[in-house]
Amino acid sequence: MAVREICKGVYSVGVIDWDREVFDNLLPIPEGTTYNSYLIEGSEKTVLIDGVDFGFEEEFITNLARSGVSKIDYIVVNHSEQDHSGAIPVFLELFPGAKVVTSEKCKEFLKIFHNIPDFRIIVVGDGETISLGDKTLEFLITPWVHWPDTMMTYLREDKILFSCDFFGSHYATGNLFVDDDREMHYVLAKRYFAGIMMPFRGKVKDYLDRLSGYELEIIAPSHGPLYKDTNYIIDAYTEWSSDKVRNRVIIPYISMHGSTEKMVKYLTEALLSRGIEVRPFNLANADIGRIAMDLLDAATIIVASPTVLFGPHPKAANIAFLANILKPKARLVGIIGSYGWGGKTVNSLSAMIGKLDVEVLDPVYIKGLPDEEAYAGIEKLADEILNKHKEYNIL
Ligand SMILES: Cc1cc2nc3c(=O)[nH]c(=O)nc-3n(C[C@H](O)[C@H](O)[C@H](O)COP(=O)(O)O)c2cc1C
Repeated sequence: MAVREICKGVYSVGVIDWDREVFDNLLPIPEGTTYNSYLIEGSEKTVLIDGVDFGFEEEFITNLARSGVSKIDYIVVNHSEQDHSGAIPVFLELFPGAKVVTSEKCKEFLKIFHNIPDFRIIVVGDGETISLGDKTLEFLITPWVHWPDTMMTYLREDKILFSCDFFGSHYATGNLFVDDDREMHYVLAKRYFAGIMMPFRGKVKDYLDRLSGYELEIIAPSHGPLYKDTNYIIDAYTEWSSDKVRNRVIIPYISMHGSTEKMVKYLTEALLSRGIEVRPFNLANADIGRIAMDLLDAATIIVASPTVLFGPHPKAANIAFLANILKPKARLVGIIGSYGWGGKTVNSLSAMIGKLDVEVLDPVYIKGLPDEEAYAGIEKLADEILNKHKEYNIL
């Protein structure tokens, strides 16, 4: 990525990872990502905000060389995760006078991940500031979005918030700012929120409240493009972190020989005919990131699985486990599927989603191919979902 000026004395010096397809070996990122790093030149001190991932050291250092900077006093580390801190050891070697500025918790992690010695680290507390001469950095300690170490940095004079992963998106784009690609960006930012921030919705709300006390002209996250229209992403985060659910059912399903699939197809039709949005996801080849995104605001989740070796199909177990840790705001959960001779699929799946604060519907779990009685059971299930959605006032 070229060095680009954001405003006077503030530059983008990070890198674009056009080819990355999966993050954390867990969530697909269909549009790549960026690792954003920012250079701020004050009248007395020069600072770098965050670094880039392992493997991008050369591009990163080249950017710094191109920027013409000869001395960097501090590198602010908002979050120690390796996609931001991977290149920091190389940076510290090349800039021996630079000190890391970070939170107490982040310092702990920088030591265990990179063995950075104490004398290179300055710990800052919540609300503390550092003067760069004509510019001032204020630190906001904001843990748990999404690690215990996360913080944000506010550049007072230019009203720029370096929010790190908060407000991020996995979107490899040459545009420095979100531009006329907002529709595309919105989906990617929502996907990012669902996969990274959804389990911490309470903290997200707290920090949105806190940020409402700051004038924000630019938000500069650590992934994806920056925001000049800061309300756009703040409004989106406000909605995504709210308790509001949509009149929508998502049905992650898997079927080996077609019985469960027939039930899913029937349920899909039954719900559509009742005016309920439905999105079945065939787990054989489903994009887990896309499912996470839909989990964000669906009122109801129906997991559909046959019995395999006395329990749920592993692909269904995987999605139940994922939903349990991502903690979506769904209010209603159901289980449907087919078995041959016996097992504990319903019990096992129910236990896997035990952390979710939901009402659990009666399962429709049948032997073999669905028959008239099974379809009647699905009609009843669709009615129950309809009634609940009416109760929730979302129809
Ligand atoms: C590898 C395998 C293991 C199975 N294990 C069990 C089992 O432990 N208990 C059971 O009731 N049925 C078991 N079955 C039978 C299926 O659950 C049954 O055929 C079901 O109707 C399949 O649903 P589907 O057509 O949606 O795949 C197994 C089937 C397969 C292929």
